[in-house]
Amino acid sequence: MKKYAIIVAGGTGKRMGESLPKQFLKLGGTPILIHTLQAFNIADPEIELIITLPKEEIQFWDELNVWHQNYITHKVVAGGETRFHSVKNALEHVDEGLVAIHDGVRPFVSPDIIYESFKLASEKQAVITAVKMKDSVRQLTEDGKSKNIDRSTLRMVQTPQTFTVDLLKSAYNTEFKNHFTDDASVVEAYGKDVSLIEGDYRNIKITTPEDLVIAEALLANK
Ligand SMILES: Nc1ccn([C@@H]2O[C@H](COP(=O)(O)OP(=O)(O)OP(=O)(O)O)[C@@H](O)[C@H]2O)c(=O)n1
Ligand SMILES: C[C@](O)(CO)[C@H](O)COP(=O)(O)O
Repeated sequence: MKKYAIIVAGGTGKRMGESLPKQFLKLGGTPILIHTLQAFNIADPEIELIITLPKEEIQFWDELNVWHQNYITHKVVAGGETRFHSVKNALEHVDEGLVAIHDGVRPFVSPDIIYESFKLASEKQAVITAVKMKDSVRQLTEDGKSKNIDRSTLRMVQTPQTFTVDLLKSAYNTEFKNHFTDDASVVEAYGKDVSLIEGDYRNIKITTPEDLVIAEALLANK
């Protein structure tokens, strides 16, 4: 069965607060996005890789690949206004089989998770990666107070999120809604349940400046 990975890197990284989009910031001297591309290539070189990028950064990405001698074959697609729109654009370049969607800023995804995600998606159609909460959590209430939530009923969602191509294309054939923060939410709105596999606390999404410090430490201990 054909396998694709859409690596979404079409954002500008506002919460990181750098002028350079965070996917291009260096970890151990190499851009984050190249680490992520390598993770998929090492897990399974047969996976067809598609990267979404801000349109105005495509030439810079080409230059980065030359500079860092990155020869991993991949297709580049212009991203959209939100992550949802970027995935939607990339899905036009996918025809059949299975497709994993992965954040370009999650460079520490393991080969085991990638393998498991595709394997279970071939049986269950919709599989996402998630980890248990480590902290206590509270919900803000309308009276201005807050209440404790049983954390054993909650999961923190990661990527990859892997689906049959037919299902994901059908689910994305809709208008954007604000609660579409990941692919599972789009598939669920289409009426299909998602299955969960165990994620990895190392599979962090690099979002704010302190995540870069953690990422350097994770890289040093890889
Ligand atoms: N229009 C967009 C927005 C986001 N993404 C990608 O989706 C992933 C997860 O999004 P997030 O961490 O929120 O990235 P940004 O949108 O870049 O960050 P911010 O919200 O801080 O601006 C990132 O790899 C990001 O590049 C994308 O492909 N297209
Ligand atoms: C898809 C995701 O990585 C799941 O945690 C996340 O929802 C996308 O990023 P954002 O921080 O919600 O924009």
